[in-house]
Amino acid sequence: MFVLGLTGSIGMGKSTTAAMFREAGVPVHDSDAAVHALYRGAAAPLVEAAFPGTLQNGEIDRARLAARVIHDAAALKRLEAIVHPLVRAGRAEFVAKARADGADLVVLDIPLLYETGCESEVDAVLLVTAPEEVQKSRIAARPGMTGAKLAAIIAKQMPDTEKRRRADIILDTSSGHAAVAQHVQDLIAAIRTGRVKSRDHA
Ligand SMILES: CC(C)(COP(=O)(O)OP(=O)(O)OC[C@H]1O[C@@H](n2cnc3c(N)ncnc32)[C@H](O)[C@@H]1O)[C@@H](O)C(=O)NCCC(=O)NCCS
Ligand SMILES: Nc1ncnc2c1ncn2[C@@H]1O[C@H](COP(=O)(O)OP(=O)(O)OP(=O)(O)O)[C@@H](O)[C@H]1O
Repeated sequence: MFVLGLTGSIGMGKSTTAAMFREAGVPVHDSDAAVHALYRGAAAPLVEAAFPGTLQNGEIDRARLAARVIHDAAALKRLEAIVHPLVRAGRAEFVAKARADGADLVVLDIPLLYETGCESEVDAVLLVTAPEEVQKSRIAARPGMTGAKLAAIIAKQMPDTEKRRRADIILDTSSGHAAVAQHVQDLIAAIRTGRVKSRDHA
């Protein structure tokens, strides 16, 4: 089974590209969605213990939590120490299940793939990217997003130029939905016919 990592900085088009793989029948694991689910379940009491007042009506309120961690590096580190191991375990379970089900290809959408050293979990990394102006205008359109919040998130992510240097496959999502969908189809075919090689995991 080929495990394709999908990553890219905020607003570069991970979720949109992941949806295209899903539509093609490829199982996709979404780490951001896994975090959000954990806040409605296993991680809720742990996060409330570390950040009292963030638990509201039985689940972690992400806006309240963001306000506590987004401009406080030490607090974000404490949150990541709670959340990342749980997300990683969930991903491993997802891969094991897909393997047992006989899947030939899965996609792991991991926003912080490089930042958290997850390269060894995947056979190849697909990086979605776009010019900075496109990235910024996409994110500015999101409700609740401010210039300060965006700058704080970008500062915590590895620069796109560095990700480009490391990635196995680069996909520019500013070329539009149809072109990206075609690239996704081509990539799936290339993986299935052995034309994309697994990186050495040394
Ligand atoms: C700070 C939180 C509460 C904000 O929630 P909110 O719903 O507003 O944002 P959302 O989760 O959709 O994330 C928005 C963007 O920021 C990125 N991002 C989230 N956490 C981080 C982080 N620790 N470092 C860098 N980028 C991050 C996401 O990948 C996404 O691109 C939330 O992002 C969070 O719990 N982050 C810590 C867990 C984490 O590291 N998640 C990243 C994927 S495992
Ligand atoms: N191929 C594409 N063509 C045109 N627009 C796109 C394309 N891919 C993404 N977009 C647009 O860019 C925006 C951000 O895309 P998306 O939500 O997929 O990014 P993301 O990388 O998952 O973001 P985040 O890191 O916040 O989760 C969306 O408004 C989406 O419609």
